Amino acid sequence: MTLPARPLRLATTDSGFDAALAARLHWSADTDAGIEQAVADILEDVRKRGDAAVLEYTNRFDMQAAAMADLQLKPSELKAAFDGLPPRQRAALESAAQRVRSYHVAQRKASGESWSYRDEDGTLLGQKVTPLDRVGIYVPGGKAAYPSSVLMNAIPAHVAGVGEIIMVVPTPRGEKNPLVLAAAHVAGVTRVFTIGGAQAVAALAYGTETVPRVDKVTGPGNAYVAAAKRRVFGQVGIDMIAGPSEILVLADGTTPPDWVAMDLFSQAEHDELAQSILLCPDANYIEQVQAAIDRMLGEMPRAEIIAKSLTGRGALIHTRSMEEACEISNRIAPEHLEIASRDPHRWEPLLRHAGAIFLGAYTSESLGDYCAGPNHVLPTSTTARFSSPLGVYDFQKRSSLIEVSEAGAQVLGTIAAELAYGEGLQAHARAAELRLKR
Ligand SMILES: NC(=O)c1ccc[n+]([C@@H]2O[C@H](COP(=O)([O-])OP(=O)(O)OC[C@H]3O[C@@H](n4cnc5c(N)ncnc54)[C@H](O)[C@@H]3O)[C@@H](O)[C@H]2O)c1
Ligand SMILES: N[C@H](CO)Cc1c[nH]c[nH+]1
Ligand SMILES: [Zn+2]
Repeated sequence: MTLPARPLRLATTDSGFDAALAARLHWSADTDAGIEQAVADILEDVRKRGDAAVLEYTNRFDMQAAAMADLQLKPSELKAAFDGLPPRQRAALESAAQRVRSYHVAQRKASGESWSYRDEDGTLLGQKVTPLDRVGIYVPGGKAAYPSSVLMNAIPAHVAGVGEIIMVVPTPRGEKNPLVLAAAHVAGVTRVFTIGGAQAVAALAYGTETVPRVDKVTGPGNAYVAAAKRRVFGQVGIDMIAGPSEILVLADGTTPPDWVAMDLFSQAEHDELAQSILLCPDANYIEQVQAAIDRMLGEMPRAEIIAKSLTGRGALIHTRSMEEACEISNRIAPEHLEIASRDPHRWEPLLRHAGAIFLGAYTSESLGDYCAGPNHVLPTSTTARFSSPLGVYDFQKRSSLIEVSEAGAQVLGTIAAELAYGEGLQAHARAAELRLKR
């Protein structure tokens, strides 16, 4: 018997609206001291004992393996998985990969190239963009398999020109998902290890006898993975700490209610802690969406998860206007924001904070999860206020370039020496002055 799905009903005219909304949004991964301690212990153990510790934790949490060699996949195995896919699945995977690649190539052209200019005296100033040497991509695999996450992590790394892409993915009970292996083949992953959780993040961050140490770890995962990434940051780079999935639908009442209800389901089905919110100025439309939820829930194989997510964390919010709905959406800064409106471009300029914005009734968020092109690894838990989707730029770094001409040294030397004396740093001042013409 599936529980009913009853998202919290709020109206912005309610006296306690702000507090009720804040309470519904509250989510924090670092409140679980048990997970924090377990992860700290696992990291320390892998750092000290390397392969032996990784093997032990893999046997405890995921699958039986006798040696680390059993936890590495050969390139021929990845290719065989690709060749063995049913033709329609293979075609879908290739089309999705192609679209994700094109998008990220455009992204590199727009913001990922080196640049420089010269002052009138010939001094050159610029920025050199270089790819990371070696990255680790975490592909979640505990409760579900995510071939799309292989593409979303590996393709931007590949487009950035990363030398080696090391993928980790847990395979519970040793069951390998052929689509995940095939995606690694299509996306150009260098090596794959079937390990997961905090032990996989530790192996990538510290290196073991078998797993090479990487420069950065990217990709989503559960609370153990998130806690491990937070702790290894500094030793290696990380992309972000991604929390449970979120969708916010801003509806003016012109999109069929079934479409909106299913879009709310689409993120709720990821996780009991996922968050689905509807903002709408039309009370009657909100009733129609609730009716669609009640009608369609029973058809969903993951109805239990959806019901828990919608009842525990979801909300249907009646606003005074679409303008007010946009203002509240900015406060929430959701991972995914759908503008379910006949006139999406009227509202888009009012929206400042969101991981990804989906415009118009036909732009289902789920298309973005798989194949529209943009990345599906996005900031969650209001962090879209200050962070961006995973992209080519996460796999690159920048070095400043400075070449001062003889004429430039006369101008800059005088300025630098003056400021250096002001700071009491004589060697700095003298280094600048030695290059001045007497
Ligand atoms: N933001 C995104 O782009 C995106 C994409 C896909 C999935 N996700 C999210 O990623 C998450 C994936 O979680 P998952 O659990 O399915 O897979 P996962 O791979 O993140 O975690 C599985 C690992 O957790 C570890 N683990 C489990 N129980 C443990 C315990 N008691 N002690 C220590 N370690 C333990 C195990 O080592 C196991 O390998 C979900 O929340 C999903 O919604 C996000
Ligand atoms: N919606 C997830 C990110 O929040 C990504 C995903 C993968 N597969 C399906 N969905
Ligand atoms: Zn999704």
